[in-house]
Amino acid sequence: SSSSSSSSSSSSSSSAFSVRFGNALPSLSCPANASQIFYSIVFDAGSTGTRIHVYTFIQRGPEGSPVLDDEMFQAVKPGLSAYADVPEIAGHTVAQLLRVAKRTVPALEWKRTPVLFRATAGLRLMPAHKAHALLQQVQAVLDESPFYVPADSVGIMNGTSEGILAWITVNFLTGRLARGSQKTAGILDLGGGSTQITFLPRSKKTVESAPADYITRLHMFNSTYELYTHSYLGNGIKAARLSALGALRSDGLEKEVFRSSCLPKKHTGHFSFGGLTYHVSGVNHGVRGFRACHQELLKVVKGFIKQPLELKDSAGFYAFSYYFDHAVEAGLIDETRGGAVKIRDFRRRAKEVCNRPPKRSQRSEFLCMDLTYIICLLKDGFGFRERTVLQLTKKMRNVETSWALGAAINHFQKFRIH
Ligand SMILES: Nc1ccn([C@@H]2O[C@H](COP(=O)(O)OP(=O)(O)O)[C@@H](O)[C@H]2O)c(=O)n1
Repeated sequence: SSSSSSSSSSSSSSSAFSVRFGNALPSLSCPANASQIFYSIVFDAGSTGTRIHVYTFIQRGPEGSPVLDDEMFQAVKPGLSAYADVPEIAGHTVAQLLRVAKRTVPALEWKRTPVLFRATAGLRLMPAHKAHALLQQVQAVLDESPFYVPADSVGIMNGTSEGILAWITVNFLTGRLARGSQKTAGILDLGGGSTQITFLPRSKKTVESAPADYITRLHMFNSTYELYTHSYLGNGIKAARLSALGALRSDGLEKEVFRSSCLPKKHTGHFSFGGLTYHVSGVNHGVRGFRACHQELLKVVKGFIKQPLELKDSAGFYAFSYYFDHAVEAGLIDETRGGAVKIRDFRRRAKEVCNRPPKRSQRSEFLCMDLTYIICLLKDGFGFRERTVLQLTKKMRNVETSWALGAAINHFQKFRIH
């Protein structure tokens, strides 16, 4: 069977992907040796924001791989789930972002430039009928647009696709895929609602001991990769905050105050996620600080996150999204350059932030909680070591590290699931 890999809104299952570069692009009449430029539009509707990516690819000759030439990117906050009760605004959000596409893609190309809209954890976590109403508004706006919107262009992406597509992005941008190299990089993605881990296991035992639906075969550039991938819904960093606060199943009650030993003692404030707002505060009596906070966050991870066999001595993972943002916030890396960070660096900073009174320069009252969650997830969850080095990146070769580029490649090359 063949269908678009990322169009399914069902939960993940063991699957195989294949991508064929070269003889694709049926709409291109490309004379030999001539370069063709083509475009691809991808919407990433995350739990904390909606983003548009407009990619420009160059196809040199009818054979061979297209080369990514440029990316235009724009993001708006909050995510669409904030408009659960006013779905028209979801349509406006998309219409507003589409202007970027109209500015970037020459009008003559609009008709054959595909648009792909995929929602992630924010919509997965919503009641299905509300998510559907939002997607209908989006579909209507895209249908009216001058771009190419085939069936299945709008939907909720499953977690398996999200992890695989981000893995493709990183390994495509570092040139590893074109070489068919089996020396690839793993990826760690931490969103608001969900978190993904994807890597190519070196040992057969890792594959054999993993749950069947954590292993996916990917065929690409004449190579086959047997990837370990899983998306944990509810383990994104904002969902983890709610879980630590004990607010997960509440619907943003007016009066109730949710407390955590991870928040500064005298702090009272608000926290909004998924369209709901919660009252939060530090603990009145009792301990605050790293140890108490760590105990709270362990509960969010233990029994939920599975440890793949071989991560203990693994190197070569790229981490992005909220891993990156919080490393910047903690002063561990430079925002423009990114960089290598050990798990023990996260721990050292978490202890400082949690055990000392908050500095006035500190932007978020949640920094102690967020850093501590990252440590719990990486160490107690996935099983990385203190000395494990992660490459933290926001952009590679000036392109956003996210699943969106992988999805663009997937979409125009008609990835297939067998
Ligand atoms: N193109 C993108 C997309 C998301 N992100 C980051 O990803 C995080 C949020 O992920 P998200 O809202 O998509 O979360 P989920 O949908 O996985 O819950 C934030 O740290 C964003 O800044 C990014 O850096 N670049």
